[in-house]
Amino acid sequence: MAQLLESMPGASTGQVVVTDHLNFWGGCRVKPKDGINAEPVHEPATGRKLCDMFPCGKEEVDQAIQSAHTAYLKWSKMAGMERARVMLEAARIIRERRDNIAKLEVINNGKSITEARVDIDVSWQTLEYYAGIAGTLAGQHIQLPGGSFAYTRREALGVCVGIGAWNYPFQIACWKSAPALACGNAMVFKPSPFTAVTAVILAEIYKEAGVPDGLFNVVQGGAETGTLLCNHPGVAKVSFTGSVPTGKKIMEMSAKTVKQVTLELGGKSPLIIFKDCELENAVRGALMANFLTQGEVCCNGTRVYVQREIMPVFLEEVVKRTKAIRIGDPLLENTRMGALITRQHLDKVLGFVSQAKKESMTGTPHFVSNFICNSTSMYSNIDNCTDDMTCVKEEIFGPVMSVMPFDTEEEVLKRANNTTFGLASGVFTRDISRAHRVAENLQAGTCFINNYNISPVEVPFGGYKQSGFGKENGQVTIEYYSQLKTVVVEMGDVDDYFNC
Ligand SMILES: NC(=O)C1=CN([C@@H]2O[C@H](COP(=O)(O)OP(=O)(O)OC[C@H]3O[C@@H](n4cnc5c(N)ncnc54)[C@H](O)[C@@H]3O)[C@@H](O)[C@H]2O)C=CC1
Ligand SMILES: NCCCC(=O)O
Repeated sequence: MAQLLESMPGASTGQVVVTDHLNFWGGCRVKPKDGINAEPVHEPATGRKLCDMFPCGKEEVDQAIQSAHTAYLKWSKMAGMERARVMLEAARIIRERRDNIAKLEVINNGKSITEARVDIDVSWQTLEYYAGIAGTLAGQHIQLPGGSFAYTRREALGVCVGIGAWNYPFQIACWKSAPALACGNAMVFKPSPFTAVTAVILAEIYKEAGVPDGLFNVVQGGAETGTLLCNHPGVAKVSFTGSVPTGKKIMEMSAKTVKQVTLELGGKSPLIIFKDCELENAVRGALMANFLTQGEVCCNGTRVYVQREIMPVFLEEVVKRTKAIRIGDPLLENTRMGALITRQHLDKVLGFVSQAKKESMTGTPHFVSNFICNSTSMYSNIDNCTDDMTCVKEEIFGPVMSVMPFDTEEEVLKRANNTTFGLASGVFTRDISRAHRVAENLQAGTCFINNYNISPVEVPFGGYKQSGFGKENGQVTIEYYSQLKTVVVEMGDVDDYFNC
C-alpha cells in the first residue's frame, strides 16, 4: 500500500488498481484465508473495478480479535502520555501523506478532492485532539470518615469494534479509533464493503507510529462479518455508523453479551430559515446542508423550511446556485460535486425524485441532472408540498433538497420535530433570542445557528431519537470508551457488626 501511495501523485480517475491485501491484524496485512467469495469494489466515478474484497469469516475474525486482545493488554498498561506520543506521531504521518490518502479516498468514494482533503485534515486533527486528552485521563479521590478514602480509576473497556459507513471511510475510522486508543483500548475496524481501501492505510500508519502489533486491525466484509464481530464474546463495545435498521440489529446482537454500543445512524434533519435571516448566508447554508459529499451525509438538513414571505427570493437564489455547482471528475481541482457511491444508489435517489414529481399536486419541481462520472445533481423544490411526501419523510442520502414554506415559529417547530429521526437541525435568523429558543426546542443532537454542517473534532456529535445514542468527538466521548473502577480503602479496623 505504501508503494501505491507513492504512485498516487500522478494518479487520475480510471487508472488506479489496488492489488494489496486489505485485511490487517497482528501488525501486518493479511492474505484472505480462502481467496474465494471475492466481491468487487468499484471506483464510483467510472464504475470500473478497483479491487476485490474478500469477506472475513469466523476464523479470521477470531484471529483479528485475539490479536487486538494481546495488544490491549500491553497498550492499556502504558501511561496516557506514552500513548499520546504514539498517536501524535500517527497524526503527523497522516498530515504528511494527506494529499495521497485524499486521492485514494476520492477514487474509492467518489467525493471531490477538495472535500476529501478536508476529511483527511479532520482525521489527523482527531488523533491530535485525543492524544491531548490521553495524558489527562484521571480518576477522583474521595475522602471517607476515619481517614479512609476511595478513589476511581478510568480504565479501558478492552477490544472495541468499529463498523463504518461508506460516506467518510477514513474519517470514520479515525473518529472511532482515536478516542478508543486514547483510553487504552484496542480496535477491530470493519469498513463498508463499498469503501474497503483506505482503512488499511490507517492501520499501517498506526503501526509505523509505534502502536503494539494488533492494536488497530481491519477486517473486510459486509453484514455477515459484521454479525460475527457483534456476536463475539471477546468484544467489549461496538461503535457503529450506518442506517437505522442495521443499528437496531447491532443493538440486539450486542445485548446478548451486554456489550456497550454507540450508534451513529441516519437523519432527516430540519433547516429553518426565518424571514429576518441574512439571505446570502442562508442560501449558502442550505447548499452546505444538502450537497456536501453528493448529499451522502447523515446530518444533512434536507427538510428546508422557509418563511413564506421570503420563499420566492430564496428559491430563485438557491436554484441558481445549485445549477452552478460544478459536477464532474472528482479528482479535478475545480469539481465541487463528484459521483454517488454506486449506480444502484443513484437509481434509488432518482426514484425519490420521480416519486416527488408524482406526489406533488401543486408544486414546482426543479431538477438539474448531470450524469458525468455516474453522478447527478438534483435540486428538488416542491412548493406547497406536504410534510407527508416521501421525499420529505425518508432519508434519501443524495443531492436532493426539499423546500417547504411555513408561517409561524410555533408551527415550524411542530413540523420540524414530527419525525422519528433526531440527528441534527439548523436555524437562520438575526433574532438572537429566537435562535436560542428554537435551538432549545428542536429535538435533535445538534443545532447549527446561522451555518450548517460544521463538525470540528472538539464538538460532540450524535443523535436523538432513532438517529442513535452515544457521542463521537469532544471530551464526552471518553465516557463511551472507558469505564470507572471504584477502589475503597479502609484505614482503620473492620466493624465487629455480626458479633457485638
Ligand atoms: N450518524 C452518522 O454519523 C452517520 C450515519 N450514516 C447512515 O448510514 C447509512 C448509509 O450507510 P450504509 O453503509 O448504507 O449503512 P448500512 O447500515 O447498510 O451499513 C453500515 C455498515 O454496517 C455493516 N452492516 C450491515 N449489516 C450489518 C449487520 N447485520 N451486522 C453488522 N454490520 C452490518 C455494513 O457492512 C457497513 O459497514 C445512512 O442511513 C446514513 O444516514 C452514515 C454516515 C454517518
Ligand atoms: N462531517 C460530518 C460527517 C458525518 C457523517 O459521518 O456523515
